[in-house]
Amino acid sequence: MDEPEPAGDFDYLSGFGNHFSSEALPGALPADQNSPLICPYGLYAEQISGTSFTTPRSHNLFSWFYRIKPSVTHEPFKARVPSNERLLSEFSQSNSTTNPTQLRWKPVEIPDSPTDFIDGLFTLCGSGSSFMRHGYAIHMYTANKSMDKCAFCNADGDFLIVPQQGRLVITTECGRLNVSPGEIVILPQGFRFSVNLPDGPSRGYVSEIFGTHFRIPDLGPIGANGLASPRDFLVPTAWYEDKLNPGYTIVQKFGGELFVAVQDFSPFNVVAWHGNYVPYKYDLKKFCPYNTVLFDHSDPSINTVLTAPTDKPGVALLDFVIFPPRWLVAEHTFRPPYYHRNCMSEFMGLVYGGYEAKVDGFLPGGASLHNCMTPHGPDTKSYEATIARGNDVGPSKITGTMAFMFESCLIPRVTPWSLQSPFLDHDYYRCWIGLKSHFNQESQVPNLQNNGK
Ligand SMILES: O=C(O)Cc1cc(O)ccc1O
Ligand SMILES: [Fe+2]
Repeated sequence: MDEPEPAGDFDYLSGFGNHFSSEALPGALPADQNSPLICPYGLYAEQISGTSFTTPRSHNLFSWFYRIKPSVTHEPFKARVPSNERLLSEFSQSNSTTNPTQLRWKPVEIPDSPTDFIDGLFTLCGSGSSFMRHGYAIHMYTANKSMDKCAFCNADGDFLIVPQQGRLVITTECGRLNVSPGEIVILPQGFRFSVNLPDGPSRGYVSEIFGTHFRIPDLGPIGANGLASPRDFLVPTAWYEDKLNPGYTIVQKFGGELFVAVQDFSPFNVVAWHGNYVPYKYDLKKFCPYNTVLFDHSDPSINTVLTAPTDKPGVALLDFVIFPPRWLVAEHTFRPPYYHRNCMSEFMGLVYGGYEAKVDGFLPGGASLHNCMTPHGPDTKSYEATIARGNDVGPSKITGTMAFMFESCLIPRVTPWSLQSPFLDHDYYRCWIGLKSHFNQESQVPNLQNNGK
């Protein structure tokens, strides 16, 4: 296990989509312009663009770094050996499979052999292509060792990381983030970052989006407040190391392949920065769910934390939705998720606790995929327990749980190693096989214990 990281060592700025600025030395940010002839302290100015230069201002993302040496100072990129063959950023018939079956995985074991965040990443499913700037990939990671003398840079897309076990201390060019299970972190396309594992063995989920960025959803009739609040998104503050570091490598994921470039200094050499293109974290406990209702069951979109849009209004490339602790209040209503088929595809994970639609088999660190139009819903035990409780249940509170869903309009293909995985639950379908017919054409009153009164 690595040295513990002091929790108090992290300072953050707060807000979503703000134009932030931060300096680790007073006066390091040029006062009146971005690109002075000579920058304060002899720093180099460097811009990172997260959207095209001409993207309308409302969605334009960019930041300026003032750094000791510019990113360009490195030897040529070479293919990384070993590569990571289990990482994909393009999904085609030749490398992945379509599969309409309900799929579920048990928690993948964390290896004993030394594995860092980069080598521990593996793709479960995805759609589209990083080259075409449209699509997404869903990965998981299992790791037990901090990244050593290297930084990762994802040229393909943005990472949304959901740690499930083990804290991540992530050093980025904007500063350092301390991310615990129950929190999420977004590392936008192109940022260099290094992942330390102060708690040792770690596991988590990652969604990667190509060609767009996450937003907090519009709230519509909910009003100005509710769900995720902009001020609860935390952005790091400038932090730098002025270290000669011969043999430091930048590992660049580019078109799903890994390349390395060697340089002789730490890339975390940004003394000051400003901009709205930033890494950030969010504590899911801060989310205020809005689904206490008079009757019936809200669609899960009511619990959207972040959404990555497509060009079609209301159609997400990827929604990040959570099922957090919350009050269930409703009359004559089946409270677990209804049975359904969805034109969107639903990938689910569980950070801790249990999920209301599955009595067993869906475990923290496990995952499920209910693909486009594939039927799913509560397992037999959840259904029967709900019916047995009947109509007279008062308000009840779901506690101690954090499940989530990545939901997309694009149909994911599944990777061969996920289908051949020893953690694939071949018996998943059985959880619904026991659902009995209660149909009685002689009686309109449902023939179910305590039901329909
Ligand atoms: O399938 C799931 O468990 C996720 C889900 C939850 C819910 O409350 C309603 C619809 C839905 O897809
Ligand atoms: Fe669903």
